[in-house]
Amino acid sequence: MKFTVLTLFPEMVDAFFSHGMIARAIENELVKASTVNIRDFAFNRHNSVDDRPYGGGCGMVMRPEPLFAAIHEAKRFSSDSRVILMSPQGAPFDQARAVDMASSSQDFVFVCGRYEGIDERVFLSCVDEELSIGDYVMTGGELAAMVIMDAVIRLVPGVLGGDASAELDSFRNNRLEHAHYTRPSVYNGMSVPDVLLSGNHEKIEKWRQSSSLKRTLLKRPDLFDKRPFSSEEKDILKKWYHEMEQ
Ligand SMILES: CC(C)(C)c1cccc(C(=O)NCC2(NC(=O)c3cccc4nocc34)CCCCC2)c1
Repeated sequence: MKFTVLTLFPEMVDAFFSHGMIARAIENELVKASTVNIRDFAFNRHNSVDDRPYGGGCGMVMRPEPLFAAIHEAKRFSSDSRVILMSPQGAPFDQARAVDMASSSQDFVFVCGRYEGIDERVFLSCVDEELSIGDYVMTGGELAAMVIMDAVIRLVPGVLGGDASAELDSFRNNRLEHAHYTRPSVYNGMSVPDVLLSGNHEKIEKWRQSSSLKRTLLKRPDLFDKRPFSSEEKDILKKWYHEMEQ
């Protein structure tokens, strides 16, 4: 799987490729990743990548020629690639989509807008799909590309150590993490729940399921729409209900 990011600020994305699990995945050749500077394809007099909008109005629009040339250059190195525009009009990116993309056989070419956006003719003729990371106004699409690559690359087989398969299990997804503790066992007068020091793995797993269920209920009840209560979760809820009824 290969990611090529088309951007006016390649240094931003190259920095993302150079740290942590992402850098290791690239070093271990589990994924290929590169950036293309759109400005390198601005073959006009002033190397300009933007121009004033037809119809007037404020702001600038990204010119079609440099984008068109950069996309075609990016596609040259891959037999089957999907051109995705990072865009506020895009389909909402979520974990399910990350799981799909991580198992895709296609390469990805991510296009990052700047200014007021890209010329519509590039969208109409080159873009296969639009993705959005959320409803807020940003200055460019680069952070969206990095968010999406972060979520997808960690799911590529071999990137996550341990029981990576659990990550792909949508059953496990859509719940918040249980509380995490590490040494020291007492910090600022606060101690770690005894069960976590007990070594009783069945009780520890139960405590963790309960912690995850409690936090999801309190902080993100909407996640239950994506994946209803499991039978184990229902048992925990019944237990809580009877305890509260006492
Ligand atoms: C209604 C809403 C969403 C608030 C909105 C409405 C109108 C404009 C924007 C906006 O931000 N325009 C600027 C722009 N944003 C993005 O690229 C972008 C934004 C958000 C999530 C994204 N995911 O990928 C890319 C994303 C970067 C510069 C080039 C033009 C696009 C936002």
